[in-house]
Amino acid sequence: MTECAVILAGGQANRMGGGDKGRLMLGDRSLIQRVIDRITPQVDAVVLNANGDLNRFDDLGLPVVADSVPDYAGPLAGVLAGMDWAAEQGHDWLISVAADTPSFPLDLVERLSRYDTPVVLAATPDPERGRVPQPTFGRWQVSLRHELRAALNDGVRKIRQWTQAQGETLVIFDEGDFFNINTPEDLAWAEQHLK
Ligand SMILES: Nc1nc2c(ncn2[C@@H]2O[C@H](COP(=O)(O)OP(=O)(O)OP(=O)(O)O)[C@@H](O)[C@H]2O)c(=O)[nH]1
Repeated sequence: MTECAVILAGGQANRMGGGDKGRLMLGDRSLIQRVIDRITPQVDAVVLNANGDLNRFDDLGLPVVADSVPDYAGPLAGVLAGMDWAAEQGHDWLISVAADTPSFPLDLVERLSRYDTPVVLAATPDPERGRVPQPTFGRWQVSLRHELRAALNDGVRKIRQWTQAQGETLVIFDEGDFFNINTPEDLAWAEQHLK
């Protein structure tokens, strides 16, 4: 059983003022380089998902795939692009991670892989809201790609609208494990607090 990972970098970064959020520097490395460094030891292969001119990522040395669903359909479209690549390469499972989340757990894949439901998503505890899903971090059975394509073609955009219908499992990590960078203020906070 082989497992690969897709790094989701296909968004528009509106709250950051546009551009490639993953290229922002945090300490000595860009956000996306941090994500690559964290996920690579955990899986057999890594693919990057982005939109626009894909050549701009040549320096990262990874295969790059674009969304096949037009008009920025959201992270689910990136998961589908990752699943299609995984299927071509003969992988059975896909791990998804977000390019704007530089310090996710080093045992992410091992913990998500303890469950055998077709979709397993990360979540974090919250004193007020209980479990908060982190739906860009998940483990997806690649054979679900046909159903996911149909759902996206039907206009489904919210990750959990689809994953709940697939019988998802939520795996609870620690508060703060998936701190993500959306705004210049988030980046400033990370510069102060993340090692
Ligand atoms: N493939 C793909 N990924 C997306 C899309 N929109 C967001 N993402 C990814 O999903 C993750 C979470 O994205 P958000 O922070 O919600 O969106 P964003 O575009 O990065 O930023 P905002 O425009 O400020 O919301 C990031 O890894 C994004 O790159 C999309 O349309 N396609």
